[in-house]
Amino acid sequence: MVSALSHIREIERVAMGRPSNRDRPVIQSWLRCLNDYQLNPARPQEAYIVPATQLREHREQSEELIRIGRTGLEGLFRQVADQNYVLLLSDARGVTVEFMGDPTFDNQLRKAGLYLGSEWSEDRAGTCAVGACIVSEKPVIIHQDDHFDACHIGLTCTAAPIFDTFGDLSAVLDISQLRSPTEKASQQLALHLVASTARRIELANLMTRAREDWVLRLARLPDFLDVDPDAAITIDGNGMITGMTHGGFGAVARSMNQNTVPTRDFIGKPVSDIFDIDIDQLPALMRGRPNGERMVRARNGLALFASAIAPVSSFRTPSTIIPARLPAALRHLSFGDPAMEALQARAAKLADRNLPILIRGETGSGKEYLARAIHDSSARSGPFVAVNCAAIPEQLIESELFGYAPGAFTGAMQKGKMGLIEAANGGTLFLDEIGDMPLALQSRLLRVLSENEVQPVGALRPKPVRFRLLSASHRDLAAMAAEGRFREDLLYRLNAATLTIPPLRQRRDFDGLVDHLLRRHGEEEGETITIDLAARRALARHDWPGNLRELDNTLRVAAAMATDAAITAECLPEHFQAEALPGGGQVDNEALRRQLGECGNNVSELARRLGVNRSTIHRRLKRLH
Ligand SMILES: Nc1ncnc2c1ncn2[C@@H]1O[C@H](COP(=O)(O)OP(=O)(O)OP(=O)(O)O)[C@@H](O)[C@H]1O
Repeated sequence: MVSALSHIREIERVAMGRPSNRDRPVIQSWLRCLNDYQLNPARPQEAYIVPATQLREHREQSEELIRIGRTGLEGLFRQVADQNYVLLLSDARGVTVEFMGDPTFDNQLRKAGLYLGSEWSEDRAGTCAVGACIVSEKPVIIHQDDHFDACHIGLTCTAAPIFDTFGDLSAVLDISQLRSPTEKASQQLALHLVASTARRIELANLMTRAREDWVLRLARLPDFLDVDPDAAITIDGNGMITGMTHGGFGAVARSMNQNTVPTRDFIGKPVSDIFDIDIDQLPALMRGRPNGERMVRARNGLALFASAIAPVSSFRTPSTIIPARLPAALRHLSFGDPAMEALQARAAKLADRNLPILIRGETGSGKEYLARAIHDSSARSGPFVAVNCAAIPEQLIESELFGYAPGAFTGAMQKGKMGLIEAANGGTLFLDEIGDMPLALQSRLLRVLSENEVQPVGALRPKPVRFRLLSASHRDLAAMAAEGRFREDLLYRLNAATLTIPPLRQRRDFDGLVDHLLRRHGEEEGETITIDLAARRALARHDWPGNLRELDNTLRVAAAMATDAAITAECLPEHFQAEALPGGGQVDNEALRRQLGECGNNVSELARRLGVNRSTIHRRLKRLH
């Protein structure tokens, strides 16, 4: 790495107009730092973290995008976490509103500004990937001493812009490393990953906002048209353009022989002004026809492969049911179930308090999902750390939770290890299945809660910690306490408030949940998944012992089995077919015979009516005879 002094000298040479080998975007940004923002390279400044109240405002404004983009962000982070990258999502003002990183390096990351709340606008931080991306609105790599400020010359950062459906910059996605031993060119793959994730988030955002409109996806090659199109445009029932992805504006600009990307000008224009189609021709561009046959031609002759998705008008938007006052993270937990709505309202009131909450509910009912939503709705800048006490072997829970000092025991890491309690400092610790925590550790946890200090195994001194505790259990902790298997005093500490999630079979918003989960899968896959009435009926008849997790998995499998993303009863697992027969799994001979007669002995018709596979009917009939 170059010294700070030689770095400053290089910037001074550039300021005097001397030639430089740096990339053009870097030189342009350095000149902006010197001339426009009057930054002094000889006065380095550490990264700036905005105060918690300000961070909360920034996060609230980005909440919707974070929710829509979460799957994409987590997918990207999973791909790069092994190489010690962290992921930052900043808003259009450069404030980091979402962060993913390895908590082991928390202190270093926070100091380097790779953290929630850090501000990376160019006028404050000097040349940096987020700042340069905000100004240029283009993907960019700022590698080591490309940074203007000598404080940041160890970092390597790669960022891509995310635009809203009107073409305005709404966020910047960045992945960064504290140190990179390699050349700048090695970050090209990072650039590709970040840019394609940004494109997918834009598409998911467009699809979410365009529930009443047609979506037209466009690509120069047919191969990725349905999963990763170059461009997407939304069109209302009158054939007017209502929104586009950034690629959409590019495609429209090219088809009008323009170089710059005009944005809002195109909103409200008839699609037929730009392409040789109008609203009536969109159904012919839906999936189910060979890709080669689905093309549109721009008015300048440019041909593009096209795929249209019909409006999903039957979907009930949550905001019509749940008051908009709820923080966005809590708004999408239910879709018209009175018990859940009451729970959401209580959770919203509790979100910002420092009270511990015990979340109760059957397995898979959404306890962790709720805990994360509470964390996301709070002003906490620290991370959300979830620990499943039942999943960690008993002998490891102590060191995982409390961490250990260097050389604490044989086999321990030399440097020691930060525990998960400390990792949650400033944020939320979610202890799932807390009923599985051994009694001895319950006592230690109690001490942490009363003294706000954690003592790693083998450490001489405790460390101060502040976190919000959320916990969950599907067990009856009060009964366990009565039997002496759970500390009563800890139980009092945990449940200043209790939130109980109803099991899925008792919820009255089953259809809304199905739509919501399908929409989520659709956004991940970049398509609209539909489900017919017979399949819905078959699902509604099931008891769902595995609750939302079981429903979510069932829908994922059904979507994978579906042709053209349209789920029918045949796409559901076998046991749903049996349950769908009259009398449940029991063959009610008379009912089956009667219904077959009503269908004119047509097995296909009966199968359709009952929402089961034809083979299921044949099997039952065979037994009957
Ligand atoms: N309100 C919701 N909307 C959409 N998906 C949800 C919701 N609640 C839960 N899920 C999904 O259901 C699955 C199970 O949720 P979660 O892990 O939160 O359940 P849990 O009660 O904590 O489970 P366990 O008892 O096994 O720890 C996850 O895939 C989650 O994404």
